[in-house]
Amino acid sequence: MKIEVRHASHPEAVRGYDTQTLRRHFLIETVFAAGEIRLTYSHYDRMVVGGATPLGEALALGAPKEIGQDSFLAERELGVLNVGGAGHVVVGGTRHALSKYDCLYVGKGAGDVRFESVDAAAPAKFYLVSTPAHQAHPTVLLTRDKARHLTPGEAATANKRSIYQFIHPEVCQSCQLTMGFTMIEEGSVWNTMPAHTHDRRMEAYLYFDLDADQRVFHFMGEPQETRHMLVANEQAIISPPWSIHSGAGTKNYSFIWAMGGDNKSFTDMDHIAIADLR
Ligand SMILES: O=C(O)C(=O)C[C@H](O)C(=O)CO
Ligand SMILES: [Zn+2]
Repeated sequence: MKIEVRHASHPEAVRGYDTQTLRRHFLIETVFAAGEIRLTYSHYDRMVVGGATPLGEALALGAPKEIGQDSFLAERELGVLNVGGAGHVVVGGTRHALSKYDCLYVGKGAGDVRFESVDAAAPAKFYLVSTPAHQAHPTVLLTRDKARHLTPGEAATANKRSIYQFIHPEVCQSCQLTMGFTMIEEGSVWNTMPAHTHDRRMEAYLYFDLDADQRVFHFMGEPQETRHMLVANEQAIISPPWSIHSGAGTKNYSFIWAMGGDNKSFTDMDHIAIADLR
């Protein structure tokens, strides 16, 4: 298991970052490595983002020094969303079957976590997001049909999409973690435009279901100092609380969003009029 620490950047410093520096701080190029667990520990809200890609053998979620505890879930909660083949997540000895697009909420203190693929030739790809937690909530399997489903956007503005909310106060209890995914319809390319910030919560995105030769232009930065990063399939971005987070694909795609911070209110956003972006 590998873990990489990313420190927080001040918005004034980010104004001067070149392309490589932006990518080094905010892009996670390899989330899923065959037969491995890879984690990134962000100092924004101490969110841990990563991927578990089990092949023939189960992968155990360890507790590296960065976590500061004897077990990963001692003072943390975890969201797992499968973007690959069928698999199982074993939590404290209980097996949960996750197909593609299914989500598992794992509460603080739930025990050891292990990841397994049903077929090593079509491995599960478990996307992981974890935030600090100080209360134990039950572990819940959330299949796609259990999600709260919204359909915002219009074809005329190329942002017709489905939002599936899994770890959300109306669906499942959590301490601070919220998580779900958004699927852009064919012919649409934009997510989260008009853009917003929420200085109360940081956010991470995993872009997926994007053709290998296509890219998403991910927009970030202060609303009047925007920057972009070119993002490929199954790459993730860390969005600081003060930053917009919006993307336009060269084709349609999906992405998993996850947030941690002072509230779990999905609609608590400070919108920026398109004409005010710079
Ligand atoms: O398509 C969207 O719009 C989103 O999915 C919005 C993100 O989830 C978000 O930024 C929530 O704060
Ligand atoms: Zn947001």
